[in-house]
Amino acid sequence: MTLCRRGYKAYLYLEDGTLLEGCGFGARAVKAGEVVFTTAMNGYPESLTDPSYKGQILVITHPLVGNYGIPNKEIENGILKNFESERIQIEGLIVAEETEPKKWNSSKSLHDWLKEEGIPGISEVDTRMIVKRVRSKGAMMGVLASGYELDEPRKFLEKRYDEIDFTKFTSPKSPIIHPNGNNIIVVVDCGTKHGILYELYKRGFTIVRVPCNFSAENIMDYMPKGVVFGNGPGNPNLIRDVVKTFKDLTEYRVPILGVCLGHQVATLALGGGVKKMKYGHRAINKPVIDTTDGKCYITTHNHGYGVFKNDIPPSSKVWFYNPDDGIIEGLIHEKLPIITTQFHPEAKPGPNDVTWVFDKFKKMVI
Ligand SMILES: NC(=O)CC[C@H](N)C(=O)O
Repeated sequence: MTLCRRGYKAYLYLEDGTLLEGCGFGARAVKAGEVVFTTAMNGYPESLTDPSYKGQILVITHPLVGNYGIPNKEIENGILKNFESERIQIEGLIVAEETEPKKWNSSKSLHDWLKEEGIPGISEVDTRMIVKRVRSKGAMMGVLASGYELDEPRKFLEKRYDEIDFTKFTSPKSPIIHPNGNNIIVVVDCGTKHGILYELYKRGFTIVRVPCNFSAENIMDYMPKGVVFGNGPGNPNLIRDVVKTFKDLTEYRVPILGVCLGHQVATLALGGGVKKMKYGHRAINKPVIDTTDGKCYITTHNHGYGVFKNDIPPSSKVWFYNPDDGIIEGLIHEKLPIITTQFHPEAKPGPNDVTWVFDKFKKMVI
């Protein structure tokens, strides 16, 4: 291999025994996680800070990553406008080539950002080969060692991704309020992206973010006009208390919007099922069909679990589905004011074609 530009090597081990050597960047560190890939061509500052990636090592399939650097933090009413949370959430980053920024408003390079936040990166590896392996064998655990040799990688793989409740790392410990008028929306925050908060804030709501394990009674104490169950990391089947909260809230008939993990929690609470997909949907150009008018939208996805055709909860209609694999991408309850999307209507990154989902929710609420 040629000399590494940052002066150190990196190694990637996959649980099927694959061992790759590449160049290190970011922090010198060893991290384990589930290896997943996104085909998004841009939006790495948003993706890397998306709390739904907690516990995962991310492969970006776009060949050059870092060209436009990392922006300065912009904050409005406590909501981040160009990052999805306060820190990098991925465990490690895999790219074909990391580059120095060439943009007027970049504050730092991808390399410096990862280094500051203790996250290892590997470059100069064949990302296409890694993705083909994950696509054919299914999601795999992996170990990324940057600046270190990897002698006994298997000792880092004791716990499987699917068995860990990552929401305890991404959910706030106590409520956080973003004041903005009299109409309150409670967001059950298992690691909600700031893009979702911003879409609610823009529509004139005061947002109360509550810890993931808040009870329905405590949520209703805020007298919310509506409740949002946002995105979050890990296996939805492990967070039974959040599912119970959703179920209890249906007794109050309060309008509910579920997004991504929120869609999965709704499915479980309403009597349906959620299973692990072979390698998930992570992209900013996934098609979904709206069953109410037959329109196809191009949407942002980041999920490894999914609602399959046989697991649709009773009393719920399919609102959206993915025409590629039939995964259920949204539900509308037949009697209660509940709507859900598996995709991200706030995009971040991605196309803004479906932000109208928040307008629909606003109409249900006020
Ligand atoms: N973005 C999300 O909310 C992801 C939900 C869940 N952790 C999954 O991987 O399917």
